[in-house]
Amino acid sequence: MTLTLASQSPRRRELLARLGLALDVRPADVDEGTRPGEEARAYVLRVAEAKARAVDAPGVVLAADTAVVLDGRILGKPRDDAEAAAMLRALSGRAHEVMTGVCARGAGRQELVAVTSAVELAALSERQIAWYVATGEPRDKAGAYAVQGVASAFVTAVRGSVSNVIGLPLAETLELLRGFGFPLPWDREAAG
Ligand SMILES: Cc1cn([C@H]2C[C@H](O)[C@@H](COP(=O)(O)OP(=O)(O)OP(=O)(O)O)O2)c(=O)[nH]c1=O
Repeated sequence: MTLTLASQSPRRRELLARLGLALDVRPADVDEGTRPGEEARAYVLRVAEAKARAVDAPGVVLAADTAVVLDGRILGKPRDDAEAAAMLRALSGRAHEVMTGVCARGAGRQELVAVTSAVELAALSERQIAWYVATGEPRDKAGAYAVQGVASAFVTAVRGSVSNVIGLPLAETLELLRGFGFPLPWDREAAG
């Protein structure tokens, strides 16, 4: 059975490839706009499902969507540097949630899971924000920061799945894939 990752995110591919999972990658271009009154969990699950549906491939198609949630407000990827700075100002010195929806589709069925982690950022000065935005790192990241990047200098706490914050909650995703009959790396070892 083949696994296709419907994603243009190099992070998602790397998280899975590091575990030795063989996969094809096909970008899924979908509208990531929020709907009025839509809750974060419903949003990330809806967009993850739309991404998985957008790719037609045999076997199983896997897709995910990650959002930063501050006081119930959904922060996606910043449109430009000014919006990145505004997001970082809003997140400065606060705790927020990072939520990823994961969708696996194939063999006539579909499974969805949403995972939430809690992250705290230090209070950021305007100088720190300007410096961080100039690194370019915020550009393609939900909430305008990357915990796996130099933003680790500003992250004071992460509670819950770290891979979830980076874009794909691995433990939960592997559980989904196992349900579709994919042998996990350690199962293959055991089988010799
Ligand atoms: C909060 C946070 C987000 N991110 C990234 C993960 C996601 O790639 C991105 C959120 O955007 P997404 O829309 O979830 O994903 P994407 O557009 O990068 O890729 P695709 O839709 O093709 O799968 O933010 C980090 O890498 N580190 C972090 O700490």
